[in-house]
Amino acid sequence: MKQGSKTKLLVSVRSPEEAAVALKAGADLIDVKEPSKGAMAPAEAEVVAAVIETVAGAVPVSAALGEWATNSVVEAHWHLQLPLDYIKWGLAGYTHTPGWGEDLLDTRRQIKRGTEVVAVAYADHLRAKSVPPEEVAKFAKRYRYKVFLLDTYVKDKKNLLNFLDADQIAELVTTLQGGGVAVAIAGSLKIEDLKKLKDVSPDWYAVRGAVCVGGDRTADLDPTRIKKWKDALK
Ligand SMILES: O=C[C@H](O)COP(=O)(O)O
Repeated sequence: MKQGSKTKLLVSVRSPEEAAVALKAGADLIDVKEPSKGAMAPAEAEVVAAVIETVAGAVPVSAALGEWATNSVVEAHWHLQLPLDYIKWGLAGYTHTPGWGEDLLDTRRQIKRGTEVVAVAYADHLRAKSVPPEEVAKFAKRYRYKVFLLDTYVKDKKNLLNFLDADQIAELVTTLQGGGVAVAIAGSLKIEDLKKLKDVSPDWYAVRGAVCVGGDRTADLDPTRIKKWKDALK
């Protein structure tokens, strides 16, 4: 399937004001996090609640809950009370050892119906000291996760394409979608990267830096940039 035939746009926001901007500019999914604190850094639960109120069901809402740890469900207690469509923990520091994944499944069992846990893989898994993307993908398929997110852990000058090439990403996406898992692709992608990814057809591109003023993920959202992404995905 060619890029754009069904690919939607996820925009990460840090406040209800940004959520309103992203929605107006055409975002298909609003993701809440605190971009200045890392790839998967949570925003305060009050902020997430205010974003949900602003979005008011117009599109689905997801929230980043940090890097997974054994006490993650307790730590996220207030976030988990909220009517979120998707939640996600990164796997930085979670290594690929025999039996890995059991505790992730145990975490998933504790999440209320209606909120889906996203399987998150970092393309720069060596820098994140986490499980390689192809292993997270197998896990997501085997245990019927609804959504898989491919992102980068370290937000520096490198992006997704420094760690995986377009063919590898396409194969990952096709395999997952073939197994009934929807895929979001992120990792400091710029709009120009879509040319290299022309044969990749994820369910969402997930962006922050590329839709902020000056391409800086800690700056304000720029609605013109969001609209350009929407046009590019048409
Ligand atoms: O969920 C996706 C991330 O927020 C993407 O952020 P980024 O485009 O700055 O890498």
